[in-house]
Amino acid sequence: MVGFKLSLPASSANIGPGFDSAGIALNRYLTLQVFENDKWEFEHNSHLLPSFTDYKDHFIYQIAKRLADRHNKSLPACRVKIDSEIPLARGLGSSASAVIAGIELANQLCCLSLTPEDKLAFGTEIEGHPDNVAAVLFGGFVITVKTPKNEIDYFQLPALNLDIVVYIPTFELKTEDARKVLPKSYSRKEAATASGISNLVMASLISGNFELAGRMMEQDLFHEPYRAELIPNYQFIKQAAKNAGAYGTVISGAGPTMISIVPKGTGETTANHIQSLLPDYQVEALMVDTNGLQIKLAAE
Ligand SMILES: Nc1ncnc2c1ncn2[C@@H]1O[C@H](COP(=O)(O)OP(=O)(O)OP(=O)(O)O)[C@@H](O)[C@H]1O
Ligand SMILES: N[C@@H](CCO)C(=O)O
Repeated sequence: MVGFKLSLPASSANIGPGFDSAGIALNRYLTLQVFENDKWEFEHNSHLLPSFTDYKDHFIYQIAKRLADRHNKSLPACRVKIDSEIPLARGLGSSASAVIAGIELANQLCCLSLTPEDKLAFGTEIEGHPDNVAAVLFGGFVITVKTPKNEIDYFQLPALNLDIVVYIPTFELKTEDARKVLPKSYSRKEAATASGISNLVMASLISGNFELAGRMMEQDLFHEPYRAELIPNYQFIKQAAKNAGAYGTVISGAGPTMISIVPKGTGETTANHIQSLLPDYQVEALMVDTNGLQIKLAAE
């Protein structure tokens, strides 16, 4: 039977002060193989996926249904085989990949002809912020914002000559909980300094000044000072990564994973070294995914 396959990368949001705005796609994937069927069936082929009882409770189905309803279409029944390399609630964008999977499922099954911008807008509506969903859709390092006029703009940075290391702990931290510790507002002085730091991070990344980018990344004022206490080994990981030659280390998304940018070619060595210091963590050198959402034909 011929169907289609969706591949969606993991992502790391914020990169320090790019709070709710910057996201980078990473080479771990959520994949769905979708085939016509006489009833809805989901098959999970990874221990990283959440359990569910009825298809109507499945998060990805719910997103697809919501989008189909909005377009007054009915979703034809399918059998969906899902695999995942993205751990849940760790700050690696599992929910954004699932949201975009649901959106693309409805797009394909109901022939909605959505543009990338349509998918970004609906994904942002569900997630509440566009950073992870933009990275999942477009790949690479994407800066995006929903303006006061309710328009969503985005810019994809040129390829970065960097390696990435992630430090994934065994426990989960829900984004919802990690947002509760943040202030409701910032003073003008704080906001001006925080956005100045963010501007410097983005400009220095684009121009390849990674020492400056790393130094500024670590001085975020929007979320890191409030979330640090939720993340065991926060200072230890930063210092160990710095000692190993990392440019900068920050919380990945809402945490609890942390992420370093390191000189090209040093990712594996840094990861192996810090893995030996933190045996309970999964420390991995990852690559930037430059493709984003991929849709291909699938057969079984
Ligand atoms: N593949 C999936 N299938 C179904 N539900 C999922 C899937 N991936 C994520 N979810 C849902 O999203 C929740 C995790 O979302 P949450 O925003 O807390 O963390 P995250 O997206 O992994 O991290 P962050 O947003 O900080 O990068 C899971 O507990 C689950 O309810
Ligand atoms: N920008 C979001 C990413 C997690 O979804 C946050 O930091 O809360």
